[in-house]
Amino acid sequence: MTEPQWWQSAVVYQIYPRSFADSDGDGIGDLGGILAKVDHLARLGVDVVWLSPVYPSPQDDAGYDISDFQDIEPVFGSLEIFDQLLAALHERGIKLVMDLVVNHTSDEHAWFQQARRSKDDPKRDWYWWRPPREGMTGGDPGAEPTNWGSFFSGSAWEWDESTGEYYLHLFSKKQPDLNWENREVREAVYAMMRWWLDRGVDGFRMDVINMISKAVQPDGSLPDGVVSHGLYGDGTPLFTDGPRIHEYLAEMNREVFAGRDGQFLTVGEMPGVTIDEAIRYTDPARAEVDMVFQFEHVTLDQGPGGKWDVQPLRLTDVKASLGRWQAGLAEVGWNSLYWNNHDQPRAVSRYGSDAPEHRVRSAKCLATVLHLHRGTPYVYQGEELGMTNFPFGGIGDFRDIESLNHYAEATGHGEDPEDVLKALRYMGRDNARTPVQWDDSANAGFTTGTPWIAVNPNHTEINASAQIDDEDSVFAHYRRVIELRHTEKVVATGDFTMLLADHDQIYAFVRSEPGTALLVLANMSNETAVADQIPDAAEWERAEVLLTNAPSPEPSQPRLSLQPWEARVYRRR
Ligand SMILES: O=C(CO)[C@@H](O)[C@H](O)[C@H](O)CO[C@H]1O[C@H](CO)[C@@H](O)[C@H](O)[C@H]1O
Repeated sequence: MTEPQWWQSAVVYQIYPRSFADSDGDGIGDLGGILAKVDHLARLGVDVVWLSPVYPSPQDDAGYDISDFQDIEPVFGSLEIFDQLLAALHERGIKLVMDLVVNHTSDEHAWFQQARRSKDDPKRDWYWWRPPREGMTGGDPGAEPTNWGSFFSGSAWEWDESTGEYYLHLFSKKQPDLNWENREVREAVYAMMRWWLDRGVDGFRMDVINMISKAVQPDGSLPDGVVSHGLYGDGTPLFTDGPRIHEYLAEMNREVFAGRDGQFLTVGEMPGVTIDEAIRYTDPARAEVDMVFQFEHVTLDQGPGGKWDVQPLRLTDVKASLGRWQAGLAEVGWNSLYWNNHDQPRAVSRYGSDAPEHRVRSAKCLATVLHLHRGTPYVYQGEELGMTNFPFGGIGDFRDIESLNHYAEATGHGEDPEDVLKALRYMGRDNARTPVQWDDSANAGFTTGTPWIAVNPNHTEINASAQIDDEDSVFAHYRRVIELRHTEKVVATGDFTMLLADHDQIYAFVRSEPGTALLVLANMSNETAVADQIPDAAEWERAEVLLTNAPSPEPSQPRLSLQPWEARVYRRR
């Protein structure tokens, strides 16, 4: 990689506004709530906040369905409060990255309202409209222009009776896809992005940005997908990393960032992206995006049946996947590092252990392992407190459109509701969306009202106020690993070498640069383990311990023995 970039030694904190902190007692988090907690972020030591959507939205998909890109949803506040928050973060040296959701808009966005008025409307071609399948009647099952399924169950096409055509929506039917083939659409998006940069924001997290280029055929048609399982064809190969995607991202970078002063960060959320494609996206010489969110390690516990076909997670698979991406982007490109976000189950419940005897140490272990990899780490709100998945009961406990639609479709096709609920309880996105646990009071200090989704009952034990001044807390450990990236250049840019790849308990690797080497040893299991098979074990045994989450081993024990979920970082100069 060329010149070291500021974001190589930065740590990003993701805020999901609905669930962070509520300042007006309506039970929904808001910008005022974030403003009141900026010192929590400063104390943690993060460098950037990624703010999930706060724009006007009917909230069909919790804000990822935007009806106005250049304003703030009243439930979350106003542009005035937004400016106060931006100023408060900048005063503390923290940058703010907005969520850019431009693969689709809300169907209540003025653009779509216009487009659906008539086939001749100048905005019609801003979206994907197609007639029913040859010889079929619109609205009839199977008449959809392609057999693609939506990510939120059902077809990816919605029949519009008034104009006699279908429109495409890869997500909910209230999220029609924008047609990026149309230059007017692209220019409107670039103007909107410049508007936010002029307001002082520091970059964008780009929602499903590798889906904006569809494989449209010369005759304007879109091909069917292969039907392997389920009710619909798999359209993903026909809109993931599509034919013009690199052209669009290079154009966006030129039109929005080129020649603009400032230190910005852009990260593309890219389901299904490969290492080869990620290198093309993040190669600085190509000026597309700085880094991508890849999904390989968050699909390892998903069987051939997809997301809800939950399978056991094996450490060797996790290491193989993350190791591949470390090696793949070692020379060119850059990784984003994350265990969880607003779409994934809580890290400690999925990759660690949320059993009472292991939760705290495994939360710290996960932090050490992830933050010592080469890439930019992302902390999801509450992860720094060791928050866990929620003990969901029936479908009534869920709020997320993806889970609700899946439950309706699966049980509607005869699946046992209890089986469907079992998968939702483990993999459902609502696990990440329960309110942040600030203290042990009734609603965990999140709101004085009734929370839009229930607070995890374990907030009486797991909360910020119990941890903020406790040097042994998960919070304090996150502060230390974040500080390490700021103080140790080898953590930011050192080479990565995986060790013990086949060991099913220990995650071990070395970070090195001329003059310094770090060894990370982590026992990611509920049983003790000994890491004496590592190269130069004797030298490492005598090395300085830079960071640990457990008391040193008893003299009687092998020096490289590790308690369950114990993680150590050694340094050799
Ligand atoms: O949640 C997922 C799987 O359960 C992901 O596949 C998710 O659908 C995908 O990562 C895209 O997510 C993004 O776009 C969606 C549509 O905008 C929105 O619902 C997600 O919250 C957002 O992160």
